[in-house]
Amino acid sequence: MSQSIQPAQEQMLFPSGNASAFLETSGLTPELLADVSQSKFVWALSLLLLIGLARIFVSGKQRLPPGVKPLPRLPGLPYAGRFWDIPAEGVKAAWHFGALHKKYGPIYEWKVMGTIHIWVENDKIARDLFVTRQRKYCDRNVLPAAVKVKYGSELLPLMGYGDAFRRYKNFMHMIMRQSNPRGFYGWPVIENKKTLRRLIETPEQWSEHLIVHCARTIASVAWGDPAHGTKLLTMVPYLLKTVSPAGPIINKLTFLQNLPESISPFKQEENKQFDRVKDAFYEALQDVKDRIAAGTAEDSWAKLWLSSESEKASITLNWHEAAHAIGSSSFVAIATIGGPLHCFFTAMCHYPTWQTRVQEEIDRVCGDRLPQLEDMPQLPMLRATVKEILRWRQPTPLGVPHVALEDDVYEGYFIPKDAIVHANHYLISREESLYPDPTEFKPERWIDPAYPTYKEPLTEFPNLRGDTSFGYGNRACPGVDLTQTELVTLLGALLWSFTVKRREGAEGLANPVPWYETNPYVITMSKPFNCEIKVRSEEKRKYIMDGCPDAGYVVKSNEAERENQWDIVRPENEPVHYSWEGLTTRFETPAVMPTYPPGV
Ligand code: HEM
Repeated sequence: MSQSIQPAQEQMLFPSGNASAFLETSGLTPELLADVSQSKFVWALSLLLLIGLARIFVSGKQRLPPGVKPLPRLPGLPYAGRFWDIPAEGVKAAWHFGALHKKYGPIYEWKVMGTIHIWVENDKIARDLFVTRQRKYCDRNVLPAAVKVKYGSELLPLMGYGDAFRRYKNFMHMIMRQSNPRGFYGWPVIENKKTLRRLIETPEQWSEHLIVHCARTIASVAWGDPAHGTKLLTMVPYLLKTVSPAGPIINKLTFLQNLPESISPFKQEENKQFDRVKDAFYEALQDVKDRIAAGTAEDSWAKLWLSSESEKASITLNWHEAAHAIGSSSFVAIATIGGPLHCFFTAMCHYPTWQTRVQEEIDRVCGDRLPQLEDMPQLPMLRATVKEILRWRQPTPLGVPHVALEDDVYEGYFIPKDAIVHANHYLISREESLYPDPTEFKPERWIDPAYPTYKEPLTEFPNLRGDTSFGYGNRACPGVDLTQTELVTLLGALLWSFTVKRREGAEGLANPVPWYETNPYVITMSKPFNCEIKVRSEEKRKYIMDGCPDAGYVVKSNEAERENQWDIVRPENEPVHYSWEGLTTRFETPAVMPTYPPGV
């Protein structure tokens, strides 16, 4: 190869004639020529650098239309911006950007590695941008560790805006509309009973039981069989970490995304994982098809798509798309709903008086049976508990960013196309004017006329519809009704069955209750901890045990029991508490209890 390059170089230096003759007559020595060519290289490199720098500085200076101001911008280096200022961990990022709002106002610009991020502090601005101007702010961003999520992976929550997105989203609304009035085919209530039984049998594994509950429930709703939940559980830790700054290092060192696939471990892993996602979703859909043919398919979203001709006709999804639309709307129902379920345990230990009050309401309305969906109009305190849990500990403290599809001017400030706009849900859920005493868990704020959030009639309000935790505009969460159904029925069942208490005395000292400790990912979950879960009476114990012979365990105890690639096997080093690869790492007693920024 070097032989073929050599003559070409010689030709360039000595365009014609004999080289040595030319050297002799010109007086140029080979050393001098080497110097010249080296300095040429240095000059070319310097020129490139200069052009690059000039572009950075020029692009840094936006040419704004007359009368339009740039947004307040955090100081940083040209292009690289504030690359050193990327906070890693879940809710801590919300505090970090919240502190900066105090200095830079309710909307400011934060540039890092050439990308403009815009941070929004309050509900009004979030609504003005994401709802009133939703068509301008409905794209998603590329994520370095998962470049496919925007285009090509078919995962609805992070899909770029366009025709495919609209069809997926319409499909999602259609299956929700059809299944919500039927209580999601009764699956959440069936799973509640199994979860109660697991909690009686092995209460110390409560956190694990909650995650299993979420997976079994959504797998049943999606494919009519809780067994498919293990597919979701196999994938969720990877997917959640991949889309979080606290995940793979490439999410912070974003320039690594320029590595070609042949040498990029991130791209190779991504391909492997997304092939697995596809296998899981295809397999589950095929299973429903086979069961329909055999006449044994239970009701589910997949069955609806495979057999319904009515609404489906207007939403044309092929097999691949339907498999991913159903699947990608299912894996998001695990950590999101798992978050409030974990928070329930934290809240009940910190606020035992409220637990007693809401139990009195449930006992009065339901007596000796579990609460049903039909009871909900008579259970405003239970609904207030659910609503306040979501406000108090936002499952997605920084929401999901919206990307500007075109240049915009808001209140005289310029927002450029491609800016990534973040609504800080954590701060929005703590706006003092709407939520007095915002750091306190106060479900009464939803049912007492003295509070600004009170709304009548109490048979209907509070509920989760329109709750800001679910985001804004045409990218808002389509899973609100399912979340409402799952949370009110399961928390109702838990409160009817058990009293959750912090440990007391010396045991209490050894097992403190976390306050705002969560996992570090974009969907946060209160850290699990050791507490007492006591069944409220022997009658209730009997009711639960007799009413549900199968507790629905899914985690296998060792590799020898594994039957397929989706089976979940308990890791040897986590014999009691399984943390799902760090999603639910336990709250370990710290040497000193942590302190929090003001207002937390
Ligand atoms: C506590 C429960 C949940 C919370 C707090 C939550 C929150 C969110 C948020 C903040 C967004 C982004 C909204 C935006 O961009 O403005 C979102 C999107 C989404 N959620 Fe949820 N979610 C929850 C449960 C669910 C469930 C149960 C499902 C499905 C069964 C679901 C499916 C989706 C989907 C498909 C999207 C993407 C929508 C789009 O990009 O257009 N979510 N969710």
